[in-house]
Amino acid sequence: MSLLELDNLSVTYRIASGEVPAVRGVSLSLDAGEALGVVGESGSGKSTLAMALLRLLPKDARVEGRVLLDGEDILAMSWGRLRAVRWAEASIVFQGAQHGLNPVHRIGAQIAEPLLVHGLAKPDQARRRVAELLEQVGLPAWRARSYPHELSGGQRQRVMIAMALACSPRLIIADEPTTALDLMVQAQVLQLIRDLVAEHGISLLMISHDLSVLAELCDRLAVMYAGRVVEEGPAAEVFHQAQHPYARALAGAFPTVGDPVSRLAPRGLGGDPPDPMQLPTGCPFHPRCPVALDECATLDIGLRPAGERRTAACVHAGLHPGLDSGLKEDVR
Ligand SMILES: Nc1ncnc2c1ncn2[C@@H]1O[C@H](COP(=O)(O)OP(=O)(O)OP(=O)(O)O)[C@@H](O)[C@H]1O
Repeated sequence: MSLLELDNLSVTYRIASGEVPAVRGVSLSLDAGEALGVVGESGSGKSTLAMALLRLLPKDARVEGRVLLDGEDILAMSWGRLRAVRWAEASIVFQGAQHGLNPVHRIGAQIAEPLLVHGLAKPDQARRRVAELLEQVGLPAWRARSYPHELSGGQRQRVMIAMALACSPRLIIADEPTTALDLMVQAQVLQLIRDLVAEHGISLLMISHDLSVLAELCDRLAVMYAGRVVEEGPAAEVFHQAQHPYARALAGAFPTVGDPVSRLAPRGLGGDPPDPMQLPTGCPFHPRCPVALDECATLDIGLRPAGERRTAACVHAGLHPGLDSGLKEDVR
């Protein structure tokens, strides 16, 4: 059985002018010890998805579907049970560590907090565990006495990772964990997360707008467009032989790692992602698609098998052996 299973997950924000369908019927699964990357342009619904998994969304978000962690539906559990699950079974590392750390408390106290709250350690055991965790994320134990402002951005992000690891969860969700950091530090922190989850057999759901980074770190990839998964499969295959033209364009989107340019439209793709309140008819990607057929304007094909453990939501997927080379010319 999968450790994490998203079953037809949808999230709709209610705003003054109507409803924003931010995530639309996403089904994904993640095995124990596996790393799944979720990639897409800004606004594709990645963060909403991540927050929905641990019920961290604001009240104006309506969440439908199921989020099964080891068979137990997170969306249906009591608040008491949810509090027990957060940190201890599943934890999240957010974009930009400044949101996750309290400026007035020392680092050590903050890392120890989930351990103490969940009754997993007594204060002296927690102190030892904090030292061990700091070492695991590449910081000296004396940093426990520092305040967040005394650390660099990369060091703060390492502290967030230590917090996420503290209770030895089975799942870590990392939402653009390195966005605010410079390139060198980004690569180090991402690799650190990957190494630590692999070493401890933790499952990882990592979110990024950068497909090439995820392809390096993850076993499987899911590509999101307009709130939906449009392609999913083994990381190397999705990166090198994407079947969906949007995934193909993302794979060619350089420069990569966190450069602001890569937050813009992927290279070769004209236009903007659709406004979720005014989605195009048919395939939501068809107005930007270089290989769209007439039928794509009316036919919303949805995900279909596109190989071994692969799916793609494109009329071309799995049909044309020449798709790979054809798209390369068209999209890149
Ligand atoms: N609190 C909110 N209220 C209304 N709409 C929201 C809210 N949060 C997000 N949205 C909308 O939901 C859609 C998905 O946003 P989300 O932040 O999940 O995308 P994302 O792929 O994570 O983008 P980014 O990479 O920029 O973080 C967007 O259209 C966004 O404007």
